[in-house]
Amino acid sequence: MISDNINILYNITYGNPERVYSAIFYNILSDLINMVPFIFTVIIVLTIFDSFDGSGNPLNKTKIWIISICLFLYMAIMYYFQIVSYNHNYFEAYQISSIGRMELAQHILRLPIGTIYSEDSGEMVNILMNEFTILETSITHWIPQFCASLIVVIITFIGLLFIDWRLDLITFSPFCLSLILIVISTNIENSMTEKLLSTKKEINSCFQEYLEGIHCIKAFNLIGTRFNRLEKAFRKNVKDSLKVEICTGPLVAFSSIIIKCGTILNIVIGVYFLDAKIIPVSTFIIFLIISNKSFERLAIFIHDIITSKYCAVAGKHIQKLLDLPIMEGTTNITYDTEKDIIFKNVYFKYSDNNNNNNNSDNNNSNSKEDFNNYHLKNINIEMKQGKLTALVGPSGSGKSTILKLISKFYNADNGEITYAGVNISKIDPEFYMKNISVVFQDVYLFQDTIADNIKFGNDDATEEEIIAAANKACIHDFIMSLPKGYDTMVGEGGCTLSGGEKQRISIARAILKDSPVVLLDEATSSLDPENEVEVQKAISELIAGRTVIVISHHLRTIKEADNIIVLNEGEVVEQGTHEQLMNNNGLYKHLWIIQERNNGWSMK
Ligand SMILES: Nc1ncnc2c1ncn2[C@@H]1O[C@H](COP(=O)(O)OP(=O)(O)OP(=O)(O)O)[C@@H](O)[C@H]1O
Repeated sequence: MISDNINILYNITYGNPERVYSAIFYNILSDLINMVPFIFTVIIVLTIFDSFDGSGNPLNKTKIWIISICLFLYMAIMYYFQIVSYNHNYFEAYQISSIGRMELAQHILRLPIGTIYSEDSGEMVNILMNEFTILETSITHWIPQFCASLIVVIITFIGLLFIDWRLDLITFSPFCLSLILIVISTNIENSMTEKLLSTKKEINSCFQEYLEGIHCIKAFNLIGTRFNRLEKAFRKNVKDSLKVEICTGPLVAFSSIIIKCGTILNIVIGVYFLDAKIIPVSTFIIFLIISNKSFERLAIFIHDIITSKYCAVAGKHIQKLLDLPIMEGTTNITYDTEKDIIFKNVYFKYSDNNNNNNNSDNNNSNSKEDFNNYHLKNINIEMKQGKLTALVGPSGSGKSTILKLISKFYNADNGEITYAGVNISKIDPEFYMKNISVVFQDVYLFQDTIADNIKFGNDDATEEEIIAAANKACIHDFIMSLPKGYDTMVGEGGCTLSGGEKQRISIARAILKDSPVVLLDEATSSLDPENEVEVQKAISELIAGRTVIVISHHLRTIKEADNIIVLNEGEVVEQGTHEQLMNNNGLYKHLWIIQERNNGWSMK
């Protein structure tokens, strides 16, 4: 039970229990001080009894006055401690929660893309938002309250033992029975809590999908179908929540009532003891007042045990996400002067274990047959510094996968990829990515100003540098035509701009980053001819003097490349210049002829 609770505390604070120690301390202090009026009450009652018990003693009014003044002073002290404990609770909770959220967001950023894809994004949002909120509540209310109740009850129990151990044991005996009921109830609840939280996760996923896919849902008139899924998830949530309440509610209520039976036992046995002259009246009164107060704490304690399980599950989910291995590497790197990118016997397969760290050490550990279903097989290529390398091939041949490996989104399963002579799996991802700019086909712009979206490539850039980059990317005039110019807000996902405009902003971003390597993933493929010309101009500015690796389905755009690598079914089938490949009569020439024919051009 104790190790269980330590685990719960560990989970709730996601591995940092020390962060709530001060909140717990102040709560215990505040609760102990809370007991003072009851002790004063006991003293007053005993003083009154002293003069009205027929002994003829006069009422000690001075004592009552002193106690009353002490009570006034006590109020001030109590107020101070309550404020301090309140501040600690909330300060700690919001601190822990915001530090935790940031730690988790940073952790997610350092996870391999493969791990992120294999995790449910709805679950991640649920953890970051809902489960952190559960923990906030648990840190502000549950943990300090639970610990304070426990300590107060233990101190009361021990204190009363010294007054009369028999009456003490009898008074607190129902608590043992109630504890057994609570253990049963928490065990029932354990499995249900997991189920309930997974239903909440399902709601999140459905809702996220519903909002993100709203265009598609409307276009294909799927409103009813998709809404039904959402509605079903909501109904399941209601059902599961009720199930938890129905199964555990009566047990919890029953155990609270059993605890209160302690008062009845206290009265019945106390009166019997009084009658038998086993205890004096003062002992009976002390038990009545003090034990009643501790039953209130016990009821809270019982309720908190139930809540703890719910919080612990949320904490476990957060911990599980934090335990996912991140991509690591060193920044202590000495690059060669020749900054080529070289693939040596690289094999790669998309799978759940793409989150392996530095897994290029296990070279050639698999048998040849195992490699048949790999998405990249035995890739041996060189992308020379300052040269333009093009990747071409049919759809699904592995072009984008090569760019993803160069970007360290994944590590190779076998073989090695080197940049300037260093195995990239050994380099710290952030440090390495300073060398790489990527322009994707689908540009993502953040809900921020245009200037900040461009500045994303270099946080320290000045206004002049931003404008210079936008000029080179052929987007400056367009930005200046907007009412707020560079301060214009871009809608979420950049939806207020056209594809070509977004693409040029992303190119300005890459120009500002000024990295030696540029990766272009079909940057112009979704654009109309007019926009394509503009974007091509911007790309020419971006790639000048850099190592460029480009994927393009339009072969005429890469005709002048220094090296064209042709892929098919995850393998390099040929490479060379356009002329060499045309003379080869291989796949490249085949693809070229098809494109020429489709464009309505004639072969010379
Ligand atoms: N995240 C992923 N998980 C599993 N398989 C994937 C993933 N991404 C790509 N693949 C598979 O890997 C293979 C190579 O895909 P890749 O995207 O590299 O091809 P491509 O040549 O860039 O294709 P296209 O020209 O159509 O973009 C394909 O069979 C594809 O289905």
